Amino acid sequence: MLQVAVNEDEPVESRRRRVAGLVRDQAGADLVVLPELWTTGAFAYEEFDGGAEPLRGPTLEAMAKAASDAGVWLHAGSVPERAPDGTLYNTSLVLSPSGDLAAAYRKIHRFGFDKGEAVLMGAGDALVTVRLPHTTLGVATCYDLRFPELFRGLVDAGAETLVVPAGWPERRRDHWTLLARARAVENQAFVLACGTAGTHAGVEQAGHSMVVDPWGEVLAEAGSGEQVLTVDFDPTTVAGTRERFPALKDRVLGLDRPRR
Ligand SMILES: NC(=O)CCC(=O)C(=O)O
Repeated sequence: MLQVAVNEDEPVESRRRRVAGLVRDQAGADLVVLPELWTTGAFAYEEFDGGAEPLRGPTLEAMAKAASDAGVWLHAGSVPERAPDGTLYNTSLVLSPSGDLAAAYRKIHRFGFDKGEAVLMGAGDALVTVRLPHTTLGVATCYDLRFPELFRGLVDAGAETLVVPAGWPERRRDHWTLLARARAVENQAFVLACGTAGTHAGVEQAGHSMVVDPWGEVLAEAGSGEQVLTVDFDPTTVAGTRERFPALKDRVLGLDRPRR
C-alpha cells in the first residue's frame, strides 16, 4: 500500500508523476493500493471542480501505464470524476496488470453532512467486486467504512479482501483503526485500509494505513508520514477462518424492521 502524502505545496502533476514512480517501484507485488482523492486531497473541497477529470482522464492514463510497466494489479485510489452529465463523483479505479480498467466504484456514502463532498458530489449506487487471480476484492471508500451493511453486501457478493482507500483525518484516527478491524472481524475478511499522509486544507491526515486479517489481527500498520507498506498475506485463509468459526452462517436475516 502506498500511503501518499498530500500537501498543497506539491502540484498535482508532480504528485501524479511521483506516485506513478512509486507504483513502478512495486514490480513483483500482486496488488498495489493507493488512497482516496490523492490528486486533490479528500478535504480540499474547493479543488474538486478544477481537479475533476473524466473517468479515462490523466490519472487513469498515468496509473494504467504505471500498472502495466510494473505488471501489478493496481487499486489506484479514487479521483474526482466528472461524469458526461457534469456530475462529480468520488470514483475508485481498479486496473489490471495490462493497464485495463477492471472496475470503477463511485463512493456511495459522501462525507460532510450538509456541506463538502456531500453537496459537491453525486452518490454512487452500485456495489463493486473485482475478481483477481487469488482473491475477490470488495471496494469501498473512506466514510463508507462507517456503514457495515455496505461491507456485508460486498461479502454476500463474494468479497474476501475489502479495500478501503481513504483520506481520514488524524483527529478521528481511533475510529479509523477500530472500524478497519471491526469490518475485518465481522466479515471474516482481509481489510486493506489505505489512508493519506500530510496536511491539506488545514486537515492533518491520520496515515496509519493497515492490513487486517480475517481474525482482526493487524498484520501491518503504517506510521503517520508517507510510507510504502508491504505485506505478505494468504487470501485463501479466508475460507478456513469462515469454516472454523462459522459466524457468517449464523446470520438471521430480515431483522431490519421491528415486528408489530
Ligand atoms: N473523506 C472521508 O470520507 C472522510 C471520512 C471521515 O473523516 C470520517 O468518517 O470520520
